[in-house]
Amino acid sequence: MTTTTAKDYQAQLDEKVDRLGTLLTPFNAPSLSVYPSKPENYRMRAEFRVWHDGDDLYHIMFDQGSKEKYRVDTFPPASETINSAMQQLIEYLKPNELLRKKLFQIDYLTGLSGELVISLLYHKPLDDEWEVQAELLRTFLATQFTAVSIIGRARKQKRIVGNDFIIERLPINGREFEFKHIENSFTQPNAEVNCSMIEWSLECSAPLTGDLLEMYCGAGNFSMPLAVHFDNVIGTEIAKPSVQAAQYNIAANHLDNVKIVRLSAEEFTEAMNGERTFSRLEGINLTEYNFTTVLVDPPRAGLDVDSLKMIQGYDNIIYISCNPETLAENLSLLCETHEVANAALFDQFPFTHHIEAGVLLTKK
Ligand SMILES: C[S@@+](CC[C@H](N)C(=O)[O-])C[C@H]1O[C@@H](n2cnc3c(N)ncnc32)[C@H](O)[C@@H]1O
Repeated sequence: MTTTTAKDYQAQLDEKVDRLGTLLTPFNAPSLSVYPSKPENYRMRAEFRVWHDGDDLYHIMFDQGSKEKYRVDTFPPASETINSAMQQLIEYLKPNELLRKKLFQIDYLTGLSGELVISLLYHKPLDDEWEVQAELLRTFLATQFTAVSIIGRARKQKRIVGNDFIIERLPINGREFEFKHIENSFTQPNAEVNCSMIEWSLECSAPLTGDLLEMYCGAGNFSMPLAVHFDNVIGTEIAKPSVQAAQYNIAANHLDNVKIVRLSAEEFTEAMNGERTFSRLEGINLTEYNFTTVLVDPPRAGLDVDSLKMIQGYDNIIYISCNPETLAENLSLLCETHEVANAALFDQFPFTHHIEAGVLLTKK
């Protein structure tokens, strides 16, 4: 890292610490624990449009202010694997008429494990000949990358050459956890900062006992590691592919005290309040659990009022947020019954306006 980059990185982090600190001041939050990122090569996924210019072909992005396109040959925020794959792929595609024709987007998904999925998006139907060429591309890339897969997407079509997922391996407090990350599903973009978030949640939950209830659990990013601190973990999530990946992750990590159910947060709240029953909860009697702690990691909109009221019933709330504004709104209600015992800033998105935050709330 150059000195300028290090200084720029620290300046943008300081601004975020000030901004989050100000938002949390009305809630008497203790001083923030801050988890920085690497300033470069931290993103495990990246998406680019493709520009065709005669025989030339390259990745492009759009300037958020001017909306003007600009050429991208390397993308410093993305992992080294993605940067290397970007170059190899473009050189391979340039002379390959079949693979490059009507190609308009390329998505990359990788992980600390080094596994790689490249999705090629087309404005044309994909036939068997495309698949033969994609298999050759995969063979070429396999000489340089670990476990490469190619996915072709077109209108109402998805052709998979290899897998539509990577297996990620995250070192959490010295233990390696395995996670299936499915192409086009939510996964935390910054793997190393994600490990910090999980370790911070583990630190918060170390003194806690009983069972953990989790909403917006994705593929079990928090559920699997946190299972060591609780008797049982019940996680809920709306997206079917994430729930399926979570079932794989439970088995892969040999956990027998975690269950993940496909329910929206709103449905789960109705189930917890005894207002509705769901066949998807068959075999799980929610009243038999000793839930002491709730972990929520909602999308940018935060939690709905009914879910907020429901989670106020529990002693401890671990709230992970990708939008400090909605976090602050939700805290206005939660702090009627709870106080902020711990607060953290995770720099998931360096050099952007975005802040990822965590708060531990305990009942007053
Ligand atoms: C910020 S992500 C967090 C996922 C997971 N905790 C992780 O760390 O990978 C939010 C998750 O909430 C899910 N989601 C969005 N709206 C939902 C809703 N109404 N009910 C339940 N889950 C929802 C998304 O599919 C996504 O997996």
